[in-house]
Amino acid sequence: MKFNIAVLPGDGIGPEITQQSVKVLNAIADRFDHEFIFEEAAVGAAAIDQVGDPLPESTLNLCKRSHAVLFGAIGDPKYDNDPSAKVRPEQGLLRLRKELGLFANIRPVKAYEALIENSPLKPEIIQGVDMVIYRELTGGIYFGEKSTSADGKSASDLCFYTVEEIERIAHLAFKAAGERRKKLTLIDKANVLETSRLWRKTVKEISKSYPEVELDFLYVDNAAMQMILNPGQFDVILTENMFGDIISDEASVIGGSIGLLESASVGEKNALFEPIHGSYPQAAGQGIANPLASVLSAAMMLDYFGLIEEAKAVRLAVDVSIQLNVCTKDINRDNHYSTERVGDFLESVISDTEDHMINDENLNLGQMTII
Ligand SMILES: NC(=O)c1ccc[n+]([C@@H]2O[C@H](COP(=O)([O-])OP(=O)(O)OC[C@H]3O[C@@H](n4cnc5c(N)ncnc54)[C@H](O)[C@@H]3O)[C@@H](O)[C@H]2O)c1
Ligand SMILES: CC(C)[C@H](C(=O)O)[C@@H](O)C(=O)O
Ligand SMILES: [Mg+2]
Repeated sequence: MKFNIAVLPGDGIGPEITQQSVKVLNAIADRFDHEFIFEEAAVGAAAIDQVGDPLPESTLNLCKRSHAVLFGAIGDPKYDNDPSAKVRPEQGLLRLRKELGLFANIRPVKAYEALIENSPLKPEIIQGVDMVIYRELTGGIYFGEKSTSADGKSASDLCFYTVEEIERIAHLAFKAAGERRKKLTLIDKANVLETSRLWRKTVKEISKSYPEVELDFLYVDNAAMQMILNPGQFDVILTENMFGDIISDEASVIGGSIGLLESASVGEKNALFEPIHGSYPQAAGQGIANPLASVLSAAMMLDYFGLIEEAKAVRLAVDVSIQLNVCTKDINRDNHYSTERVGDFLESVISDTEDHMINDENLNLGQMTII
């Protein structure tokens, strides 16, 4: 089959990790006889440097006419350290999500058996953890009205949600829960926030259509604690934009590195696949960034295309690299491999039929339900 993929490498480690995913996707295309046509475009600080806009029209148009977008990361310290900057790399990503209507960001989190000792959390706490976070991505405080007073002494960000915005992602999360362990936890702050009360009311109503799914609620402050105390209790988490951003970075500690956490951002017409981490500017160009979050995001893209066997082949290669410790230094502290060597290894596993002596029992090749 033939697919057009827009590649937006972005800033910092974005280009080097994305390059490994393209390598892996090319290996998949060769092995399974597909045609993936990659077209690259600038976004973030790189695009500001080139044309003064973090999301140039040409980049947006490319994304709109492609079957999917492979996104690296954006962000640069020169903007992070300048609160008064009017144009910022992050605006490129936020506008892209909004323009493409990517209302649901799906972030799976699991503890890899072979990495169980890597997490700062105790093995008995993280063993078997397997959850997926459904983060609302185009609403809430990120997109509400913003203002700063003329004297610069006060500022405001409005948190705004409509029932429709809550319903459409809630349906996706309930459906996913129905295909998993049938438990959905809504994380909110309904003891304080009106928007959270609207989430609770709406989600309770929707739950009547999914009687097989057990619904529970957690306040976000308690949820942050439960994520560390007892993450095994979570199956599907549903939450609003900002809580989802924060909770998922916290959850990445379970897997041992944020460099392992993939995501899919989906809407009615478009889909974008991105690691949950940022541009990790300290590591840019050093070959130490973990490419697996990006590669696993590419596997989610293959699931989205309906290429289930192909997605499994990518996940198998990732599992092999983890089991054999062909990993970057965030998870292999003694004898680490460079970003590029990990990509080369994945490519060789996919292209090869060679037996890599892995323990099949530990492989988790489950298909991700994207939409
Ligand atoms: N989706 C995105 O593009 C995205 C997401 C988060 C942050 N950002 C931007 O990235 C910049 C840096 O932000 P930050 O430092 O808060 O977050 P970050 O995710 O870039 O890095 C935080 C830490 O996570 C670890 N890390 C991140 N990616 C890794 C990888 N692939 N391999 C190994 N370790 C990895 C590193 O220890 C790093 O110090 C900022 O400009 C921020 O706005 C962008
Ligand atoms: C860079 C930033 C706008 C972004 C977000 O907050 O959504 C990032 O943290 C993420 O998780 O993708
Ligand atoms: Mg984030």
